Amino acid sequence: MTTTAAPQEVKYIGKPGEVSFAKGLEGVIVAESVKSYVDGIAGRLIYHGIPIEVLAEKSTFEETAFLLLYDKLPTEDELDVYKMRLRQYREIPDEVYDFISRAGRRYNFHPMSVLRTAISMLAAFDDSAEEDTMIAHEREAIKLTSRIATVVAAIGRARKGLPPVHPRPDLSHAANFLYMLFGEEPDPFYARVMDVILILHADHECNASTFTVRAITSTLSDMYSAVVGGIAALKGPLHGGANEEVMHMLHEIGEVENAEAWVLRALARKKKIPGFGHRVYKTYDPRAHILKQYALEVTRRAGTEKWLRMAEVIERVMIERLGQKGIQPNVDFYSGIVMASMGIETALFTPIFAVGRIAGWVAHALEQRKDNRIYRPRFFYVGPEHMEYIPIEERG
Ligand SMILES: CC(=O)SCCNC(=O)CCNC(=O)[C@H](O)C(C)(C)COP(=O)(O)OP(=O)(O)OC[C@H]1O[C@@H](n2cnc3c(N)ncnc32)[C@H](O)[C@@H]1OP(=O)(O)O
Ligand SMILES: O=C([O-])CC(=O)C(=O)O
Repeated sequence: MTTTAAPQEVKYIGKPGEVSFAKGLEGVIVAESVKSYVDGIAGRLIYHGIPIEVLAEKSTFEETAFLLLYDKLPTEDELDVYKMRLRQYREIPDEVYDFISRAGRRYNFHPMSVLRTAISMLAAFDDSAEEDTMIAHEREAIKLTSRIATVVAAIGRARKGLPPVHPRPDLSHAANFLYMLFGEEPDPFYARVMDVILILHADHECNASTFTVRAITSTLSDMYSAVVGGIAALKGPLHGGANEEVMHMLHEIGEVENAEAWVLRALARKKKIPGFGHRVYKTYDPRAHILKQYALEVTRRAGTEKWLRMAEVIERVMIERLGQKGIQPNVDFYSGIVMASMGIETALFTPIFAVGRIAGWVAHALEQRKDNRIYRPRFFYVGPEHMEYIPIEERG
């Protein structure tokens, strides 16, 4: 290929100083939001002003999702209505169950990809999916928050060759999810653990998947499209996919006594250790503290303390080596150990993250719509200013 070198002074379109350039959009503020705030130095996370520790101790997923959607804590009546709406939307069309049972069994088709397609299919069977009013967008937000749990549970069962278990209206969102996944009513302790997992994952200001949801919404596209985009972004191992990578790493390490040498070897090879590091937190992620506490109890009950011992060695070595640099455990480090100890297979960890994060996605989509401007940043063009077009038969 022949290129004509650009004169130095016109190399960049959008010159440094004229436009701001932040690789990976680091530190760039794209919108105002009242949903959540991360103080990455203090290691603090709030949802609309309420610390995550308080929500994890006192709230439920339903109440937290309401808080994110409506920017206030519900009264008892408001919460009852919201829960009633979630319950009313739990069931999904037979066509979607059929797709899940066929696609879910294909082990090389990741559950996040099955989820992405299933959510897209839900739109095709929803006559009001394209309705463009604020009331309709709010309804789709609640519908999707509810139905994603049914889809993920059905995927989990399909992977084991089992038929779906239909939702029960009398259970909480978290308990019903575990019921649909395992086919029996969960022990209240495990239902509460799942509730807390969903609360902890519900929102995290301008993370990659929520940014994607807001960027799609900023074009005035529909709620289903935005959520499908969010799922696609969450799937990656640098984002939500890291919880699965943590479990793969623990399996590869195998035994507690191998952990230290394994991490040191990986660091020497410049490998990034999953479950560590964060764009915003330069200290311990507050959600990892909470999940570690749950991991203590859940692994004790399940007899899976070995995972926790291994994780503790990895954490110690990572903090000794990279703690000063701000590389500390993030939300994905202990969540997998908790879920694995509850009998949940690794490939479902990221889909379960989505069952929680949807609360934030739909809340942000509505917030974006209320004060919208299309997301349209620039690239820093570093290509040639001019290149001659040579006919194909003359190219060497
Ligand atoms: C729910 C979530 O999405 S939480 C994040 C989940 N992702 C992971 O756990 C994957 C592992 N972590 C990472 O890849 C990163 O820390 C990210 C993607 C989370 C953040 O990325 P960025 O903010 O772009 O940080 P970046 O990748 O530039 O890292 C900065 C430095 O820390 C190092 N570093 C960051 N994370 C890690 C890690 N997990 N292990 C080892 N070193 C790390 C990088 O190598 C880099 O070092 P350098 O300055 O010597 O080049
Ligand atoms: O905020 C981020 O960049 C990643 C994320 O979603 C989270 O930590 O929950």
